Amino acid sequence: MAHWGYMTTNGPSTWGKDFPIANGERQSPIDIVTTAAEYDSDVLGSNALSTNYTPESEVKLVNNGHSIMCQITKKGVLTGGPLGKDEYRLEQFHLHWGAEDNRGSEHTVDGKMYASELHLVHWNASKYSSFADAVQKPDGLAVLGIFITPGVACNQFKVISDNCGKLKTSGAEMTVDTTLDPTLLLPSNTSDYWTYLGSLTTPPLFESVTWIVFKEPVEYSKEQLLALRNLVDSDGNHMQDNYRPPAALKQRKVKKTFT
Ligand SMILES: NS(=O)(=O)c1c(F)c(F)c(-n2cc(CC3CCCCC3)nn2)c(F)c1F
Ligand SMILES: [Zn+2]
Repeated sequence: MAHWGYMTTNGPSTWGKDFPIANGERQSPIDIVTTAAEYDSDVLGSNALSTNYTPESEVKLVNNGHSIMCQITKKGVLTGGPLGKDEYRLEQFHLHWGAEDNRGSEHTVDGKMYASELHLVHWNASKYSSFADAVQKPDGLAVLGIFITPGVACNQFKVISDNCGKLKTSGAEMTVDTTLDPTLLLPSNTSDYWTYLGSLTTPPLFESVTWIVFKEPVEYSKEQLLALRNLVDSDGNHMQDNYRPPAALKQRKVKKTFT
């Protein structure tokens, strides 16, 4: 089996061969049609989304061949909003981006694509014993999606963008002796978001993700975006355009917490 990727020969349009769930009922990403999203006050009212992350004392970075990932070792928690009382533990974060600023995000907003999208992946620690146990359960994962747009540099992201050069090849790993507070990777407004039931956006495409996509984008500098584009994937090509295009919404509703 040719390893999946984002090239013509192994990209998203071919994933259905090895991962039939690619054409499933709750696939991600999706195009968020803002006028069709339903305002849901009880998602907002009852208990607001809340994050309680512990800063990482060192930063473990991995080039896993299709993204750059930061493995989390501290016990950060996400709860509230569509997650109710369940506590979801932060496992890792990673990104998707384009070869140019006009593309790169996975979710789109009324067809608009952002330059990149940051994903903070959490698993339901209230119900399951590990990420591997939760990853295939319908309420197993929660991912925060943050749109990235070119602008001023994001200081908290510097530890990643400054080290991409040392993570060039697939499989490369490194530990940076510096702290990182995942809270500082979030937009300032974390009250306004869209939420819907979806999936992993890469194989194995498990339909186990409650998606929470923030309305407010975060700015990264041109240099920070360029650092991502200089990474090398498992085929030795520049890691660029590592995003899955939107999948069909099918029988789903997108909820929003703002009017
Ligand atoms: N874009 S996304 O939807 O936020 C997203 C995620 F949420 C993920 F959890 C993963 N993921 C994939 C594995 C390998 C496991 C290998 C063993 C089987 C389960 C998956 N670990 N984490 C992932 F790659 C990804 F892209
Ligand atoms: Zn992702």
